[in-house]
Amino acid sequence: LYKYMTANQGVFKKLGIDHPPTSWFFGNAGLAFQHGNFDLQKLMYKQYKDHKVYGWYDMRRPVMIIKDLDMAKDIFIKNFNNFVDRYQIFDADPPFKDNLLSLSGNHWKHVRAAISPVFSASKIKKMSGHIERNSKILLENLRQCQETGQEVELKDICSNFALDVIASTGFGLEINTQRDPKNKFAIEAKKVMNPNAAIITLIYFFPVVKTLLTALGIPVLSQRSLEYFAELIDQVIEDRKKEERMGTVNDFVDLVMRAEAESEQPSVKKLTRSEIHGQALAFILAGFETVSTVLSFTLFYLAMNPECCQKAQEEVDDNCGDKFPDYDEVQSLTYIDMCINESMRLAPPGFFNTRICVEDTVIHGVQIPKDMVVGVPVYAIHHDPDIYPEPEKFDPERFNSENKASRHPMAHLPFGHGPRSCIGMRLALLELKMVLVTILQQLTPVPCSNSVFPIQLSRMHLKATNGLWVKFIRRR
Ligand code: HEM
Repeated sequence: LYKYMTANQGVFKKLGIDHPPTSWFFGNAGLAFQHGNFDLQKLMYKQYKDHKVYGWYDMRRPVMIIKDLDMAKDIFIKNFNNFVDRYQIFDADPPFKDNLLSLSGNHWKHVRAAISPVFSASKIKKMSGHIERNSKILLENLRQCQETGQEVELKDICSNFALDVIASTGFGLEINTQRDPKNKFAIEAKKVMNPNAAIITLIYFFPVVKTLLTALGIPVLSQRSLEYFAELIDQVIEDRKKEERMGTVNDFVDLVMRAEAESEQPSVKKLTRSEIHGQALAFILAGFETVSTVLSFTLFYLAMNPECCQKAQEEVDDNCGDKFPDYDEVQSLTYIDMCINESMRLAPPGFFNTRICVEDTVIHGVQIPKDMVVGVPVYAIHHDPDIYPEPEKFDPERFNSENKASRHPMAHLPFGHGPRSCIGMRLALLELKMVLVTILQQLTPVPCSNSVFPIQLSRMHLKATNGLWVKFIRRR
């Protein structure tokens, strides 16, 4: 066991790269248990302040942490072809196998190119109706809480909203989690999002466990839930074919149906059924918790910073009045955009971003060997006082055009960067702005007896240990 766990220790010494002292079993991972993910990132970032990179042993796996923003830019953009893949703790099982989050190399390139058109501005514009309907349900629920004076924990309520939007923009399904939180889609999605922690921990310590489980035919994610979604998407496709509704619903299924029928439309690249299943699940996994986290944190920060909330409401009144904003009006909401960016700076759902080096590469004089995992400490960069003075303060002005232009482009990475950045960014921002407008037109979030501010983050996950509690006051 000792030999197995320490086999890679020494890699950084050979490369002349500093790293924290290791233990033979945990490598450096023990520090994560000691400090928690977020404090640890900040601690290491400070400790290696003058270094471009430092080494980290994630158990037995060496990870090169990239601190230098110019280096990070070259990895994510200029030298992208040598860093196409993302690091996964384990490979996905069918029917989730061919998903964009974990695909590598040319297979990733093919699927990304086939899927990208679904997120074009013109396609997303057509999804506004789905967002409007679900935003209005959220507002109705919040108004009920306001009328009874009930305090609201934002995470659950935002999570139900985000799931309803993914189900409708992705699959044209009205699952209505906001009114019926126990519907089958929501239950299965939450099961996939929260896999068996004991098995994940075991795989993290011993990646070989995954190989063993695969050989024994034991899946890591809930197989029944994955199959439920695969069958559901097959059913949606069959129903649309029967009803000849292809191309009319303006969702992901519409596009993939066209991509599946390549012979009819040679301009669109063909996707296999397994790739369609993979993307459907990737959208649920990548587009549901992320949006709900950003929405809940933004509303909470606005509640705790009344002068920012007032400014946001003035912008909403000036640009949208009382009506639901259309796609173009949303693009003119610069202050709301600044608030969302500042919220994602303080609490980025993707707080650590990785790539795998697929060919020996030298960047800014640093040698990066093939197969090395490189990681960018997004949370620590977002909290660096040299980049963002008073980093814990919520200050949307950091994202006005002048301040933004004066910063390094890699200093703010909520959606990653380069050809493999978040494919759902446009949809996410549209959704967030539309729902924020809907709420702020009628209600003002304010602190309440349960609010805990500054936020205490959980040690391992980006969530508030004491919840994000607010109350709503009626504006009109
Ligand atoms: C505020 C909400 C969101 C945030 C903060 C977010 C953040 C991210 C980040 C940090 C990445 C990794 C990028 C990189 O490696 O450079 C990513 C990838 C991805 N996101 Fe998002 N995301 C959000 C919403 C969405 C939505 C709504 C969808 C889909 C409907 C989505 C689908 C994806 C997919 C499929 C990938 C993998 C892309 C690839 O590997 O080619 N995301 N996202």
